Amino acid sequence: MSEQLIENFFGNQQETIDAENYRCGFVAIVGRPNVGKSTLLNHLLGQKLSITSRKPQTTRHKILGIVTENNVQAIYVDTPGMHKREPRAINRLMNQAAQSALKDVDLVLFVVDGLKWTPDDDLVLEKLSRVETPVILVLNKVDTVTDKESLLPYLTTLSQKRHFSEVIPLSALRGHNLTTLHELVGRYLPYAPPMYAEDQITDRSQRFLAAEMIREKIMRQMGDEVPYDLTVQIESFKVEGRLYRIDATILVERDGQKAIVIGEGGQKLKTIGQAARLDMEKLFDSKVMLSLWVKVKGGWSDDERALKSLGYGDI
Ligand SMILES: Nc1nc2c(ncn2[C@@H]2O[C@H](COP(=O)(O)OP(=O)(O)OP(=O)(O)O)[C@@H](O)[C@H]2O)c(=O)[nH]1
Repeated sequence: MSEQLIENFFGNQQETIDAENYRCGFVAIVGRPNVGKSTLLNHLLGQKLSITSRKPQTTRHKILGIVTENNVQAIYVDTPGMHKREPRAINRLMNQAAQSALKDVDLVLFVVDGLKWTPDDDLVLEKLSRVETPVILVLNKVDTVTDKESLLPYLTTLSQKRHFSEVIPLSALRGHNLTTLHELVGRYLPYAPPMYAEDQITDRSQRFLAAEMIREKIMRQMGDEVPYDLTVQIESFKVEGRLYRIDATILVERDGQKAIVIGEGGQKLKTIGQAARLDMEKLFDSKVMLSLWVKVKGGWSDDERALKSLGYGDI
């Protein structure tokens, strides 16, 4: 009886995982802020995982997004946008995180924004000059390029800047050419069995994802005066069957910012909470009860110790 069970177990495994033909590896997604790295990751995953907004430097952590399809498991590392100015500790940590993501990967996707080349793109290119890993140039946001004739000469100019293993124009937002990209990625990954379960999409905790979703909603709701100066801390995260009870605190630098985040009669905070809750319910496939508070904690974004206590130490 148990012999049969063992046989069944291994028999089934062999059917689902063809280890000899399997490819699995790490892919870093790099590029200056706002080129669409997080959007690309989300659309490759077919799920909202990495937060996006129109404001640059939305991403502060590297996130693993795992895409498993057709005997290929691509483990994507989304990196904070690299940028030249490092006025505060958080900017230094973000740049360090982006650079460390380039080590120990099998492939790098260098994402650029349409025909818009800036000095920050040169900075990324400079960092890539020390990388021996194959690099695919991803020209994102092609949907915004009105003069299609200029695309090919532009790609030729970019290809002269360094050797790219492949060059692919796509639109992350519209989902154009993403299947081709996934196929190309597969060709550069080593033959190896999958590292994660085939239905796993990230190694990040639900707690972390919940905090990121709240932060995204604040960034979308707020004017320029607040976003870079705040962070979200999850105080309590309880799962009771299909019900999640989440308490979170939004930390801001100044009293004035607290008033802005809360809004008149608490209206702004309510909108933020509602939008974040709906996203969480989708991602966790459960009902979510979310309580939000706003607290003033001056100086956190320039204080390395405070940053570490808020979870930025391991980026
Ligand atoms: N038109 C168009 N917009 C896009 C495309 N991809 C991303 N965007 C938009 O570009 C903006 C920035 O996208 P993000 O994905 O947050 O960019 P990011 O590179 O991750 O930014 P950081 O977190 O700052 O590094 C958002 O408003 C996206 O909707 C695209 O293919 N076409």
